Amino acid sequence: MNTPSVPADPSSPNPLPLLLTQGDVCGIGPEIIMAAAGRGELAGVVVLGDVDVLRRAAGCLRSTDDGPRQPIAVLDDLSDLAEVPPGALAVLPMRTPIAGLADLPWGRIDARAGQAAAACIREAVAQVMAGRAAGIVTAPIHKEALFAAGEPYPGHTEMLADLGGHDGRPADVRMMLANDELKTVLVTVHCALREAIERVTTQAVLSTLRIAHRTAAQWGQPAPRIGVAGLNPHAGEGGLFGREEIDIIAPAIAAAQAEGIAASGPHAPDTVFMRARRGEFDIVLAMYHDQGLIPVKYLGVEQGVNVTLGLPFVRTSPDHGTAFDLAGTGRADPASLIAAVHMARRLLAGS
Ligand SMILES: NC(=O)c1ccc[n+]([C@@H]2O[C@H](COP(=O)([O-])OP(=O)(O)OC[C@H]3O[C@@H](n4cnc5c(N)ncnc54)[C@H](O)[C@@H]3O)[C@@H](O)[C@H]2O)c1
Ligand SMILES: N[C@H](C(=O)O)[C@H](O)COP(=O)(O)O
Repeated sequence: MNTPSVPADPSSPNPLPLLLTQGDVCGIGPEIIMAAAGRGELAGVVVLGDVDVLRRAAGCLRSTDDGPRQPIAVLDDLSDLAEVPPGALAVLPMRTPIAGLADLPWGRIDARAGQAAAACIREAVAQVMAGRAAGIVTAPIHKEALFAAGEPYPGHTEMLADLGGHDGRPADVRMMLANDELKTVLVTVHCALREAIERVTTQAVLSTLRIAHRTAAQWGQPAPRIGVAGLNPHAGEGGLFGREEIDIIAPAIAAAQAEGIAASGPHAPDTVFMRARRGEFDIVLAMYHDQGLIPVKYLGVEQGVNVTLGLPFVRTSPDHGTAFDLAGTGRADPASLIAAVHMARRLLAGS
């Protein structure tokens, strides 16, 4: 280690650090990390990234409330965290540095940014799978930059499923978006809407119900009431607007109920989220990305957290993306990243 930083979070029951990947260096990831650190939210967290990128990001904040420059402690190894003094941000640099990252223009798709983002994710998974870290929080990546870097994954979720799998098979994971009022778990994630409809099968709905039911104990809901959305308007209106509810979704719900899962539906998608928000369901199962994510994000990008369910480790993320329109301005809100760190700690504590 060659500068001062933070000891493991003393309020955390888990002595291992949380790892925070820096995300796409052309986006807001680095500056919301520095803003969160400036608010004292990253004790016990080690950022995996590029020190010059983080210093550049700190520079963006000078004219904001998060402005006072955060000391950065550069670690040689995660075990150095114990020596880090309070108030500084611990950073584990990328094993293979990529030249010029801190000179890339803000707000642009760049293959080097995608390559760096992927390298940090891989390193984070390697550390957590080796038992050297408690869990992973990821700052936003740009999917086109990831693609430009030659990565075959449409997002973190699929990449983490692959890296966290075993016997050559990816882990069976699902995306959950959560805030204090709503939790939504998706049957299908990053694919075209036409393809998502094809992917809504009885097996996919049933597996999603099982994963949501099994993992909910981690956030203190051991027998969650799961409201299942239909696919079609008014959940098909008795077959008038499509038969997927009758032929595909209802049999999955019946099978889940037979296993003791408190699933109900299929419910009309346009009202199921309102009903959940009023307290009728703990989780809404949504059939495709926008059906499930729009209601959560509409309640405010600052409070949503993305959680990957079904991995052999904890992974959370802010619910927003790289916000290229804001990158480098210092005006991006770090609240969702901070919520993601809090959620990871809560999941690790098992409540
Ligand atoms: N966690 C992730 O890695 C993640 C999540 C969502 C989207 N993405 C990716 O990010 C890229 C850009 O996506 P997009 O433009 O659709 O969504 P976005 O979330 O980046 O931006 C949408 C809008 O929200 C605003 N916004 C986002 N975060 C904000 C913050 N912290 N504070 C204030 N305003 C904020 C932006 O300025 C923009 O107006 C895409 O490649 C997308 O796939 C990544
Ligand atoms: N679907 C997510 C969202 O819109 O919030 C986002 O694409 C992030 O996905 P990953 O966590 O898989 O990168």
